[in-house]
Amino acid sequence: MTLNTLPWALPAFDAAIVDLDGTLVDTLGDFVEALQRMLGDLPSPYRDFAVDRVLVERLVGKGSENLIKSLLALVEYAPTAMNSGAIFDAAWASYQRHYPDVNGRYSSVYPGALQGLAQCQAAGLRLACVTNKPTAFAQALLADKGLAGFFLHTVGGDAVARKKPDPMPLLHACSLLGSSPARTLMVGDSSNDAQAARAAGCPVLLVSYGYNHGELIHAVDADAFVDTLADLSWQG
Ligand SMILES: O=C(O)COP(=O)(O)O
Ligand SMILES: [Mg+2]
Repeated sequence: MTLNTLPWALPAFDAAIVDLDGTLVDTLGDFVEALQRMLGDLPSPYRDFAVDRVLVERLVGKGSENLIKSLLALVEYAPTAMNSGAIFDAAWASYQRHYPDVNGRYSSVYPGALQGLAQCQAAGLRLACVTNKPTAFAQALLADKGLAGFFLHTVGGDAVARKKPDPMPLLHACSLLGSSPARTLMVGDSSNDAQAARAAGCPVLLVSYGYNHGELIHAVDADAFVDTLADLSWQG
């Protein structure tokens, strides 16, 4: 998509809310590694299951708890000595232990993401990162990738009572940023982001390269799509 096909220019907004996984940083490698280490701490058949990027791309997006539960459900047909509640508790504790060591080591900032953020900042937009990733993991990742300085606030999946696609984290971010939803652009990569934005009343732009639960992103109800965040422009 070229600059001119965007329905607005950045000065149409006072603020922007930007998603993290699949929008700013390709984190599939971090998830694969953390989940594989987690499974390695569990009994058979969990420890024998191989995780890959394609699988994680399909499962990621609704927070860590959902990711772990969905993965465990894929192997739960096999008999195990532990019940599924105990397996989840062990998996959760293991994932929390491993993720900080993995965070940022197997992931990379998408081409154009830094430029897009810089253009938003230059246009005077106040920026918040709203992600379903736990806040501590999100802050550490943003810092590791040199992106933390762009954001006034980071609202993680554990920051408010409900996660995207609920509008609650977006409305919370709008209030932290002091901006009205109608003048706050949501930038994301999945139907979670778009549904949350619609429900909050924020215009929504989706990137075409992220993770959308294994489904086509262009089928999602959004105001615009871009192939790179560098397409975000000060001029219309
Ligand atoms: O951790 C997740 O489930 C996805 O996080 P996101 O909201 O940054 O895409
Ligand atoms: Mg995302």
